[in-house]
Amino acid sequence: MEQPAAGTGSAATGNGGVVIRKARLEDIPRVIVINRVTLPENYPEWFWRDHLEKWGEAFFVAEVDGKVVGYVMSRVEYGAPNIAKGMLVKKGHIVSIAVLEGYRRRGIGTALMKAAIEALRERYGCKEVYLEVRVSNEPAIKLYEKLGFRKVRVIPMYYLDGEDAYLMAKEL
Ligand SMILES: CC(=O)SCCNC(=O)CCNC(=O)[C@H](O)C(C)(C)COP(=O)(O)OP(=O)(O)OC[C@H]1O[C@@H](n2cnc3c(N)ncnc32)[C@H](O)[C@@H]1OP(=O)(O)O
Ligand SMILES: [Zn+2]
Repeated sequence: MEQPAAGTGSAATGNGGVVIRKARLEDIPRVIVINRVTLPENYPEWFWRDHLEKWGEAFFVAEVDGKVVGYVMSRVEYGAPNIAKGMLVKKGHIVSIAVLEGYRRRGIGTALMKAAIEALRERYGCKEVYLEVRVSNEPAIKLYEKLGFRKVRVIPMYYLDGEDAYLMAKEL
C-alpha cells in the first residue's frame, strides 16, 4: 500500500481522514463490539488477544475522527498452498474483517485488506493469502475480487447455520 502504516507501524491518513494503524491491546474490546454487531462469527476475547500477540503486524484497525470503525485480523499458517502447486508454504489467513455500517463504501475495507496483505507478505513472508466467505456475502466477495482474490472452491456447510463458504485466495 502507499501508506506507511504497514511498513512502519505508524499511523497514516488515507482517504477522507481515515487512519489505518496497527491494532493495540486496548483496541480489543472495541474490535469485539464491531465484530458482534457486524458478523455472526464471534470469538472469545482470548482468541483476539492471541492473534494480536502472535500476528500483530497483520492486525489493523481503521479510525475515523479518533474512533475505531473497522478492523482486519489475520494469522499465518504453514501448509499446502490453495493456488500454486508445491509442498508447504506460509499462508496468510484473513480471519475476520468488518467495517461499521455507517462507514462502508468509502474504501476502508479495501485499505484494511491492503494493509493486512502487505504485512503478510513483507513481515511474515507469506506466499499466498486466503480466507473463507459466505457464498451470499456479495459485498465482501466483490471487495476480495477487486483485490485479486479468486474463488478456489466451495466449502460445504462451513458455517454453523449450514451456509457454504467460498475459499478465496490470492498469490503474493
Ligand atoms: C474473511 C471474512 O471476514 S468474511 C466477512 C466479511 N465481513 C463482513 O461481511 C462484515 C460486514 N461487511 C462489512 O463490514 C463491509 O461491507 C466490508 C468489510 C465487506 C467492506 O467494507 P467497505 O469499507 O464498505 O469496503 P470498500 O468501501 O473498500 O469497498 C470496496 C469495493 O467492494 C465492493 N463492495 C463493497 N460493499 C458493497 C456492496 N454493499 N455491494 C456491492 N459491492 C460492494 C465494491 O466493489 C467496492 O468498491 P466501490 O465502492 O468503489 O464500488
Ligand atoms: Zn478462516
